[in-house]
This record gives sequence, structure tokens and C-alpha cells, in this order.
Amino acid sequence: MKFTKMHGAGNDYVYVNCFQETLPQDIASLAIQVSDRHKGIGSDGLILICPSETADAQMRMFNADGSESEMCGNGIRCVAKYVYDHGIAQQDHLKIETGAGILNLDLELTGQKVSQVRVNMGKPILASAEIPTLLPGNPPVNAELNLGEQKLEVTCVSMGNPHCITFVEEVNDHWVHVIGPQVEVHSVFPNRVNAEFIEVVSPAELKMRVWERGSGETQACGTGACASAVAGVLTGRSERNVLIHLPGGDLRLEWAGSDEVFMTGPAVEVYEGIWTGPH
Ligand SMILES: N[C@@H](CCC[C@H](N)C(=O)O)C(=O)O
Repeated sequence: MKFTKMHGAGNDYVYVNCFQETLPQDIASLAIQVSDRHKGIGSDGLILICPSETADAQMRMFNADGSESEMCGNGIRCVAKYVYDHGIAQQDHLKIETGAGILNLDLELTGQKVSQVRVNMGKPILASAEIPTLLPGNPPVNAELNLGEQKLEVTCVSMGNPHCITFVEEVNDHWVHVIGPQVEVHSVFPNRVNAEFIEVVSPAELKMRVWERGSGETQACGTGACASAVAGVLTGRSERNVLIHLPGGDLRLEWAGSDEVFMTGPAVEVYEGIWTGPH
């Protein structure tokens, strides 16, 4: 199986061109195998670039544990780069079908290749039942999340996939590696959740680390950055236009007057290979 390794702000996935490749039936197992950083290719998950009847391509996204997510913000920028650079579509405005609907993307070229992508990520979903979470509020803003020994103040937002945002004094390993896994599987999140930890640098600048549902800590999460930008506005901590610093790079976020969230960031192709596994 031919694959392409790509990353967006360090959030790295194995991409397979399903216009050409035939996949095994059990995609969840394939995602687990290729993601393994010791015995596989090594990635945060698997992304399939598939034909679509309604858009230029369809994206399907699987986490490193094999679970399928509705959306992937860093992934969709890389899908757009792949679709353009590999000649699947040749216009600098693309439509990509996802589990969260069809999204519109504008490509920025350096030479003949895509380097940055601006994505209209759509409107944030704020109704508790649709996020989904059992926490009160539509959405829950500064809601109490009881972890037993510790209580967090969290804000929940869906960008097609669920996010739980905690603003902290200092983003550190304790938040991400100790609290993150507890938040991910907390009983108030029936579909589990992605957990973001945010330090406010200034109203126009946030620092973020993430514990992702199904993949653990990653160097960046595009949907998480969108959800955090929305949470910053909802809690009065930040402006509608913010730069978010992540371990793997920066993302520019704007929660526009139209209520849609726009995300701009890099998309990078690292190498191509042939998967002969499982090993
Ligand atoms: N890293 C992604 C999100 C990937 C899916 C997520 N772990 C989930 O299960 O919802 C992004 O850039 O948005």
C-alpha cells in the first residue's frame, strides 16, 4: 500500500490515496498498525483521501487507537495540499467532504506547491446534547468538572468533534499527561473528548497543549485550536482573532461575525513509502 507521511504543525498522519489504493476491510486495525511509532510507520493516526460525489475529495480520519473521528483540522489542510499537489483537483479553492459536512478551503502556494491553507471550519456547535456532554449549559462555560480529588472549570465546544477546554496558569506535563487522560474518558462525555489546556499569553495570543481522544498528546490539534479560540471568546479571555502557539507550530484562528471559525496554518509533505506490514 502506497502512503504519504504529512504533518500540519507537527500533527502527523499517514495519508492513503484511496483514488488509487485498495484498503483492507479492517481500517481500525490498519490505523493502529501504521501509527505505532516502534513497529509501524509512526504517526498520530491514519487519514484516507477518498473520492466524493459532492466535493473534490472526502477525508476519513482514524486516531492511533483505531477510532474514527468526524473531523481533523490539521489533517484537512494536508488533504487539501495532497489533492492539489498530486493533481486530483487543480483549483486553489477546494471543497472537502468530512464527517462534519463539506468544508471550503483556500490554498496558498509557494512556487507550484501548497504551503498554507485557510479553512472555513464552519460554525461551532454549542448545544450540550450535540457536543455531546452531560455538563449543564448550552454550551457549558466555566462549568465544574469533578475529577474526584480535583475540580476543573471547563468550557465545551464541538467543531464536529468534541472538545473540553481548561484555562490554566501554566500549561505543563501534569495537565496534559495526568489530567488529560482523565478528562478524555470522564463519564460526562459519552463519546469521550479531546482535552485542551490553554495559557492566555495576551487577549490576542494563546499557548495550547492537547491530549487527543484516541491518540494521546499530539504536537497540535486544529479542531482543538478552533474550539479553544471559541472558548476564549465565550469566557471573555481572548479576542475573536488569535494566534495559537502549539508545540509543533502556530495556527491563526478567527471566529468571524458570520459565526464561522477560520483556521490558517501549514501543510507539509514529509515522504512517500510503501507499507508492507503488519510487522
Ligand atoms: N488532530 C486533529 C483531531 C483528530 C481527531 C481527534 N483526536 C478526535 O478524536 O476527535 C485536529 O487537528 O483537529
